Amino acid sequence: MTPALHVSGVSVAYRDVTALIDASLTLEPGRVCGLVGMNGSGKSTLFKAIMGVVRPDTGSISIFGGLPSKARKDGTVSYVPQSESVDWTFPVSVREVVMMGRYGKQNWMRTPRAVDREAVAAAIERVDLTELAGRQIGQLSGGQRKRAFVARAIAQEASLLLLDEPFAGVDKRTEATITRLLRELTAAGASVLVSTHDLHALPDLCDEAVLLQQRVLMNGTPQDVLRPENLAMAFGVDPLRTSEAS
Ligand SMILES: Nc1ncnc2c1ncn2[C@@H]1O[C@H](COP(=O)(O)OP(=O)(O)OP(=O)(O)O)[C@@H](O)[C@H]1O
Repeated sequence: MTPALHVSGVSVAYRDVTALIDASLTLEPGRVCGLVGMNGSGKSTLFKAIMGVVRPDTGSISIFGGLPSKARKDGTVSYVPQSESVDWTFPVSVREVVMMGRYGKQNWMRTPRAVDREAVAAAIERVDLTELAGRQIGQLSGGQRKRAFVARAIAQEASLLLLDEPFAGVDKRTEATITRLLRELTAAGASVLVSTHDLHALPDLCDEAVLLQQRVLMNGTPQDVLRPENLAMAFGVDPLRTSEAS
């Protein structure tokens, strides 16, 4: 089977900062993979390398066996960036943000067709934002903004979803909604790479997980990754114990 995503030996440096060293991972179709690591361990850099925002110094990346640039252009891959990297003053409504997910399916004039409008309305409904669809994106709460971007990925009908910390700053209900939606999308065949700091949620969220610290330290089941010795390898301490103790 052709993997949804294949990252092979990718290294990225920003001038004098080394962000990724020889990182490799393979994601099979229909799977959710959790990306876990400390602040600055290279998670966002990996997403950016896959999305062509940063150029790897070494290595290669393929999406369903093809070039990432093609997958980006035809909408095969969808990216939900970290909130901090989005310009929330941009004068677009929730509906328009979600419609952006349809660009790859439209003609060069980007004229929405009935099928696009229906897909957008259905995606907004699935994340429970119908009443806020006409609101400027910056006038939403943090959790609502995340849901709007997940709706964009749903409207796009992407086969590979990349989500950079979709649970940061969201309440338990939104977290459960996003987790359920990701599960529904993978049950329908999509593949998901999702970074998170919420280690407790890993077993419910994903089928496999990757521990990153510039390098891929390990790639296994969520239970493997959550073993104290493996967490200590990535975090220096066992963060589950630390948070339980506090
Ligand atoms: N544009 C940039 N210029 C220089 N260094 C950068 C840049 N972006 C990231 N870095 C550095 O690269 C390393 C990896 O950063 P990255 O954002 O990929 O980490 P992360 O795992 O996503 O962190 P977090 O959990 O805090 O979001 C860090 O040392 C960071 O300071």
